Amino acid sequence: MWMGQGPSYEEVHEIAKTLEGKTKYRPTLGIVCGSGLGGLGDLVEEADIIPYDEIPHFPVSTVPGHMGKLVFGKLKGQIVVLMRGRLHCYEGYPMWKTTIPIRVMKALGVETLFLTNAAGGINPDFNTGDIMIIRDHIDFAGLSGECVLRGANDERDHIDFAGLSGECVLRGANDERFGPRFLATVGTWDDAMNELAEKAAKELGLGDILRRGVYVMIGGPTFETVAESRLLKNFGADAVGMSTVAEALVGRHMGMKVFGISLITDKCCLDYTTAKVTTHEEVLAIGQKRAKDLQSLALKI
Ligand SMILES: O=P(O)(O)O[C@H]1O[C@H](CO)[C@@H](O)[C@H]1O
Ligand SMILES: Nc1nc2[nH]cnc2c(=O)[nH]1
Repeated sequence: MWMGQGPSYEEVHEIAKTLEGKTKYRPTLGIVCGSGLGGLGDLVEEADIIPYDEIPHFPVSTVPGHMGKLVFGKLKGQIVVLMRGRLHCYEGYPMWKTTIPIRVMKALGVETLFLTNAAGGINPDFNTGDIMIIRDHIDFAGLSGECVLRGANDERDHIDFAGLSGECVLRGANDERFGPRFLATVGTWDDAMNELAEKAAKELGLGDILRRGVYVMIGGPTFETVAESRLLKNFGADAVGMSTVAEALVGRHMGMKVFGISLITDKCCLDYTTAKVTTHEEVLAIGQKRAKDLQSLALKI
């Protein structure tokens, strides 16, 4: 009997089988749309659209800017499956549940995973509207233990370590049919795909807003305090969000090629004198503003 967290290998394949009964497409590329970036779904031609709530055992999206639909179809002739709406731990799902769709993608035949997200800029050189190729990540959730940073506090503020962390998505019993117990994560983000993305962005004239950097995943749903942003900067993060890393790890666990981009939708505050409040509405608005550029980039890649 399966004693792990999350869907068993058999359940994942059962979901995939259901989907294969609803679409003729057999995708090899999987795309996950970040907050406000669902417009990528409009590029998919001759689409079969399947709402998450019509898929057995599938979690539903609850966040504005995430429609909760799987889109199967063609992108420049390539057969893709696109998640128009992702799932986040802060919605109340255990981490493993947020990545059921990634496991299902693999069962459908997907070999390459393209992850997109909206993120806060931690690197002071980053501007709102910049596009960051994800060179590496920090799995804050997976790294965390008990009060390892006790004392790293700023007296004017707090560090909500529990809120920042969560749990590693691969925690629990391991089924070797999915992947190995101990996953090496060096090289999670595919160099060749990153090169390709960079080349594509430059050819599109997006070179000036192109960055490369480290994405850190926190649990959310709180945006960072000033103290937390400083902490993340000291950790070596360039951008912060509440998604993506768990999906990348699950993708790698199953041997997928993974690459991704972050749209910097706001600048995280590192200084109390200039601190301003971030809102999800603002995040979505920047997504809208950059929608065309991101669509062109995705197509070119
Ligand atoms: O990571 P995506 O889904 O792009 O969304 C980002 O935007 C939301 C906050 O506005 C958070 O969910 C954060 O993770
Ligand atoms: N944690 C976090 N997630 C985001 N998603 C978009 N912007 C942000 C941000 O500033 N912080």
